[in-house]
Amino acid sequence: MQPIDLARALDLILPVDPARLVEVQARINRQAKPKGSLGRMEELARRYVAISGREDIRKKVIFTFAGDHGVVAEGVSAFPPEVTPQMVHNFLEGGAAINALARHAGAEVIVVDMGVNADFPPLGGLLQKKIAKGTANLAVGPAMSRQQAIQGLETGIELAFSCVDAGIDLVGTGDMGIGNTTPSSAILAAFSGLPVEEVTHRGTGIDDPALQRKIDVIRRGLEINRPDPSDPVDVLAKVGGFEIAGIAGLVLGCAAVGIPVVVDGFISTAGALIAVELHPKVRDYIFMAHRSVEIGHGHMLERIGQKPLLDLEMRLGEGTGAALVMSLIEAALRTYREILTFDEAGVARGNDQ
Ligand SMILES: O=C(O)c1ccc[n+]([C@@H]2O[C@H](COP(=O)([O-])O)[C@@H](O)[C@H]2O)c1
Ligand SMILES: Cc1cc2nc[nH]c2cc1C
Repeated sequence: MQPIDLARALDLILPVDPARLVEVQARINRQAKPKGSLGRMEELARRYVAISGREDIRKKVIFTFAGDHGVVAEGVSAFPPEVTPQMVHNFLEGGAAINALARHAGAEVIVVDMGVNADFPPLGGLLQKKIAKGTANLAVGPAMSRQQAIQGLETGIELAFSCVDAGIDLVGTGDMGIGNTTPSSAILAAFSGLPVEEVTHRGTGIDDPALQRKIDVIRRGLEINRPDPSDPVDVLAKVGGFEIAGIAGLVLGCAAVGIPVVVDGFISTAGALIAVELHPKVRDYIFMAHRSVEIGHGHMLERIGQKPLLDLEMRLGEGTGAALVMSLIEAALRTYREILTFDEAGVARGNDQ
């Protein structure tokens, strides 16, 4: 297949047909239950069916994008950077939280090396898409070049396009990268203009002095790099990360090919935010899995304009929230397919029907 570039993918994104959404909801309203009584489960079914044109899911895949971050030199994480490649091995061996939850959801996990600071031999379940062995330190200069940011976006776009022929009807995003809550907060601060201390939190569990350091580092990064909020590729390049670029591209690519995409926690949402800032209609294709503990997450969700489905006080990433919500979407589709109408079930209608 011809590689799809960013401009072409952006051109392909269409709004989800509002008439189709109304049609699907009308069928839900004929089902033998008080109108609206399945709450947001109805929204899941309505949006999934209208986006995909399907009433079931053949295959589900979670792409867990991994990358390292030069900014860890500033002491912004509770864990050492070696954990990134170690967790990649753990994912591939099936021993991480995402593997357990993906098995529960019946989803495949594909790990994408976007920029881990380690060499991997060819390994089953690992896609080698390394742009560089970690970003540069965003506190002293741009995290990556504009060219690298576009390469990362186009890698994610290509993955979304590859899902079409593979019969993948639902995609989930995930991330792994020690230090990556720092670029995620920086991206949000760049777009929103919010004070850095209002969008910066504890990531893997840093203490108060480290949190203060992290806030200072992000302030410095924004001051030195001056990312242009009207140019999302510039924001991604200057204060982003390679795995965030891959996630942004995947979300954008799913919108271009019409595959519903479940977006995980704080880092995945930073990627989704880049995609939505590149094209506002991307939001139509996004299911926001959950509300992360990270304090900036609510601001990101507001900018994207999609409400999270769950609040389980999670802050792990990897795609764990996405895996949980895949099961919910599947349950919603079962209700859509299987609940009889008032007429079929011989049940009397109420006043609102
Ligand atoms: O997804 C989230 O909401 C989330 C919130 C906090 C931390 N994480 C994970 O923790 C790592 C980043 O944390 P940190 O403290 O190293 O910036 C990275 O591997 C993320 O997947 C993930
Ligand atoms: C062990 C560990 C697992 C993770 N998974 C996602 N981020 C992570 C960070 C750490 C430290």
